[in-house]
Amino acid sequence: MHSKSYPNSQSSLDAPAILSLQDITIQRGDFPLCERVGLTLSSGEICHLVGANGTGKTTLLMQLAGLLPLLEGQVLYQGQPTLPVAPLYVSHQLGIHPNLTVKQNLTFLLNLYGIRPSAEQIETALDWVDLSGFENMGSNQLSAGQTRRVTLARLYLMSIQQTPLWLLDEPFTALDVSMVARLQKRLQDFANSGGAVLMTSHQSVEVATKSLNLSDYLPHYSQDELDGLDNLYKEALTDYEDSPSKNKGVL
Ligand SMILES: Nc1ncnc2c1ncn2[C@@H]1O[C@H](COP(=O)(O)OP(=O)(O)OP(=O)(O)O)[C@@H](O)[C@H]1O
Repeated sequence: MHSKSYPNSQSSLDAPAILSLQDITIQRGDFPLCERVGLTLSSGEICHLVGANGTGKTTLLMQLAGLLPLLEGQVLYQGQPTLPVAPLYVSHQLGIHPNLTVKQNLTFLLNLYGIRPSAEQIETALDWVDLSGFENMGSNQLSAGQTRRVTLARLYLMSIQQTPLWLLDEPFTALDVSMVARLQKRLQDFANSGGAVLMTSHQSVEVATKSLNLSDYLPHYSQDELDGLDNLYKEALTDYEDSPSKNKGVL
């Protein structure tokens, strides 16, 4: 995957990048997961975010969506600290409420981005994900792939007028081959219309124009820091061995 070439990259030299990351730290709690991460994502580009499980791909997307703090480094959206409109963030946890119908969930997801869809638009978007006739079905009756299709149906109705940046976490998970192909075509159309996409996937992304591998940005600890961690572990182990019942569950 990492040796893949990206011949379709079409960054514009004039406009500022839609997303620019400079030396940012990806972090959950106190511990940095990745350090000094950099990326430039211009209009027309689709970036495939890769890295081993737990390296921080979801964390980075959540930081960029404003759901987790970004403590170090600089992020610019179209050259500014914030986008005038929020990026579209599609979580791998989907955000589908089981007690709402398919239509109510899709309407809610679109409302978040200022779209008030007509009945016809809902019908067309659901048709795009092969869920025609599911409008009034309870979302708790959907399969995993159908649930993901509901959350992705909004992509059919969203354009760069709503937001130029899509942040997609594992959008292909649970989808069949034909839906993955349809979705890739939609991402390409969005990029061709001037948008930019940053997305994770453990599958290949044929329409990607570049990739960012977070495994290249793992933190490097000095020998002193490693010795410090080692000493902490030894102290905890000694403590446990001295009084195992008191410290049950610590190690
Ligand atoms: N809700 C959470 N609270 C605290 N730590 C978390 C939480 N979710 C994940 N982590 C930790 O943050 C680290 C990064 O997780 P993240 O989900 O960003 O990784 P990822 O690269 O997206 O992994 P995967 O490929 O498995 O989806 C992991 O080591 C994990 O233990």
